[in-house]
Amino acid sequence: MKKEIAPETMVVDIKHLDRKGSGRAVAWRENEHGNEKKLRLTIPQTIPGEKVQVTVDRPDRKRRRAAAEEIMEASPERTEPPCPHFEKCGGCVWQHWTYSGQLRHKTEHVKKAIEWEGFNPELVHETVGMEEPWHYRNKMEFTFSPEGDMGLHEQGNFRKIIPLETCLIAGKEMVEAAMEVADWVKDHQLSGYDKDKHEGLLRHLMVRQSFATGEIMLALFATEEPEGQLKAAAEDLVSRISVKCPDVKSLLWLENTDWADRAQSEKDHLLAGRDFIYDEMAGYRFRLWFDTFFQTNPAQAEKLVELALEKGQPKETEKMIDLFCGVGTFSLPFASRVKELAGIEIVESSIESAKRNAEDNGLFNTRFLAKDARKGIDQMLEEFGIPELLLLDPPRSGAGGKVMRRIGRAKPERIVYVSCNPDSFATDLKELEPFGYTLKEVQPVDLFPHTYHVELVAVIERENG
Ligand SMILES: C[S@@+](CC[C@H](N)C(=O)[O-])C[C@H]1O[C@@H](n2cnc3c(N)ncnc32)[C@H](O)[C@@H]1O
Repeated sequence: MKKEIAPETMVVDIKHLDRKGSGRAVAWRENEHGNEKKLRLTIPQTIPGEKVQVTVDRPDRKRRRAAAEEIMEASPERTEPPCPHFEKCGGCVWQHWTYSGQLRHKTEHVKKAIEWEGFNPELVHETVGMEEPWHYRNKMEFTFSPEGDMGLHEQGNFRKIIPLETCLIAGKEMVEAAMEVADWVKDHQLSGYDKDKHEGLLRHLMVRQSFATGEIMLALFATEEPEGQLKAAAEDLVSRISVKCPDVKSLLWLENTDWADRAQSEKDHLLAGRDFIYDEMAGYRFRLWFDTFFQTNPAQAEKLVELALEKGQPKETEKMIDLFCGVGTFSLPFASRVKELAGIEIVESSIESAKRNAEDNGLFNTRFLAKDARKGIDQMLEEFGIPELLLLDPPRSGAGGKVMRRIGRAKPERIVYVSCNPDSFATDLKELEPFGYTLKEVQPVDLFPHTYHVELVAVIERENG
């Protein structure tokens, strides 16, 4: 019979963080043959430099995850997490860390990422943080448990839901509106969806709010249509929301019977209002549907747009391309400063929205192409010509070698790279080097306080004509 390995309690030093912001430590332990073996530990909610006590189950394995039972030596940057859900909730990972400590670490992360690819870390400025880093998110997605509780997932456990009581990063009115829906679910004894059995009614509640216009959207994802017995419940939701949350300008019931656990819709039912809300950023108006990508921290995103304008120096004689343009967050402010602008984006509804947003804002010097950037970039360069200025804001995975080399061959004078992942940014940057481009500066911006994410704006210029 195999020998059972007992859990072991040990004190370890947190050396650095993993990519998701958890502490990393190494312990050497003797195995049954008397040999020292390395055990790599991942310990959430710790800070480099701390000494912590953990109890590790199956310590004979090479890697284990463990919770800190006691902080034996605390970092001077440790602070009391203000949210009662913090220990368990997967929404924030760094509330135990002072905000200045988080910002310092984010700057270090960006420096290390570019240095790893051979670029000068001194080109990286200090991260631009928020004055008040709470209630900054304009979009949240809550999940229902099979019992009908609504909230965020427990950290590292996609099966467990922490019922929503408060959320310190979401907009306050969004939380109030979400709590109304949670109460309505309980009053009507509606079931939540069980992803293992693929049964139950309610899957997710997406709430989005414009901090500029005040408008709120509530989108309920359910496995059935709001008909038959559900019709009266849906009508009750409409009347409750209209009384308690007058800022809700869009109330949607979205059918999703798919096995995949994503907030997607097969059939949309508009319960009340419009199927979109209006938002504003940097003085421009945007229509947002439930599936439209829009920056989730509008205050900091506005700083990002201002930085991109300041660093990109658009001129009215110039042409410009906006790659990965979404609904036109950067396209619109740039379009009003250049002669012509072309945008590419893979999501068709975002491109439709970008076109309409340009029109709504009186901009008629734009064109938008709904295509994978890897395929669309050639077509765009052929039809539009070579721009003096190119801005790209790819997803976390980066733009990739093919797109970067195509940009390099096209030889735009200036490139503004907006990135939400310093590592893929650095890899992409490397691809431009053979084409004579030089990195001028990198400005990190904190769009996601209390999480490990960091955004940046970089300026890259062509040196040799
Ligand atoms: C970080 S977002 C930036 C969007 C926009 N610049 C903004 O600030 O709202 C990245 C965008 O790239 C789009 N995208 C992802 N993969 C793509 C691809 N292969 N080709 C073109 N667009 C893509 C996404 O749909 C998303 O809108």
